[in-house]
Amino acid sequence: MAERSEFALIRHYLSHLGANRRDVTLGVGDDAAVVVAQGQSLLMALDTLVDGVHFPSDLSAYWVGHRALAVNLSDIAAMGGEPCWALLSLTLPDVDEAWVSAFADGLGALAARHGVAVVGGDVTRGPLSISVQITGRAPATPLRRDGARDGDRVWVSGHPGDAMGGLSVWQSAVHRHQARWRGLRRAFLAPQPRVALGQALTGIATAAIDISDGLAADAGHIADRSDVAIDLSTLACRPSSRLRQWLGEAPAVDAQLGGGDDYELCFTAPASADDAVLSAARRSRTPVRRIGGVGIGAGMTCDGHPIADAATGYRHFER
Ligand SMILES: Nc1ncnc2c1ncn2[C@@H]1O[C@H](COP(=O)(O)OP(=O)(O)O)[C@@H](O)[C@H]1O
Ligand SMILES: Cc1ncc(C[n+]2csc(CCOP(=O)(O)OP(=O)(O)O)c2C)c(N)n1
Ligand SMILES: [Mg+2]
Repeated sequence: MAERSEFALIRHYLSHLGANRRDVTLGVGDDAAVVVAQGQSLLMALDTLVDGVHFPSDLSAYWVGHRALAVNLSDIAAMGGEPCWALLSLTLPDVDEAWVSAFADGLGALAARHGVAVVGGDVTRGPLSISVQITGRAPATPLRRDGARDGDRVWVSGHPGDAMGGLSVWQSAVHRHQARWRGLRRAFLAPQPRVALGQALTGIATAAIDISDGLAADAGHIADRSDVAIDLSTLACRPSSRLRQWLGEAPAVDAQLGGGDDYELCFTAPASADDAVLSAARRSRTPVRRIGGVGIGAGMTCDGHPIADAATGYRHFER
């Protein structure tokens, strides 16, 4: 295994475990698996949060709870599905009732808003970490990472990079509570999974992914899985003005391409579907922008150049 990354571990050791079942429509490699149970297509995904890795240790328990479910809802959103049932595994260093109560409020409020029932889980003692497994209903044609085609346009929702900016606002004792940076702070604290947009894009988008590791890295997964090249345009995807004010012009571009934690959707659609995409965005009340194009070839570029090292995205084992 030449490359030392979570992706290499998954590819080499974890992607073909267990039985080969005919009712698995889509296994490892997308935002969620698609399985068929009694004629119904279901989506399954799981993501974990580790204290100090996925959230700062002083983040309030309410927002940790919100985040634990939001990152999973985002995977269902990226498949165009309807989230329904969740399992929650909670590993805690100690019994801290106030913490668990606030955590439950944050997770419960987001679950209620999205019509999700938490139907079970597990509680153990150890370093603070949270896993949520989510199951949802799949649309007739789930959005996958492997459907982008030469000539498609690349789109993104929201303002990638703002969440990374918000994390650095949170980590700055001087700026954390300043009203001026409230919008950035919220972009990190309170990610809003784009479930309605994902659903509205089914039958329109050719591929989709949610942005957890960084826009360029995650668009790169669409390129790899679809066997195409993707070029992003810096003119089309200028970072938000609040991010440019907080970080400065060039670091804001790096954060936008490589920051991560956005939980926005990056998706592709043919040029003939521009109006349909804009109408899906309006119906789901979600801002979207065209940020690039799909071509023949492989890999990611930005304005025709390789993506800068500073913007290649989050890797668990390479820092
Ligand atoms: N331990 C594992 N065993 C089997 N499959 C895994 C494991 N970890 C990740 N995967 C799968 O590998 C793919 C990539 O994972 P990841 O980068 O975590 O995706 P995501 O950003 O959608 O959470 C997903 O399809 C995921 O289900
Ligand atoms: C304290 C802290 N430091 C750094 C980050 C940035 N960060 C941590 S993990 C991550 C990537 C997303 O996590 P991952 O486990 O790769 O999620 P997945 O791709 O499986 O959805 C990012 C951007 C953070 N959220 N919190
Ligand atoms: Mg994951």
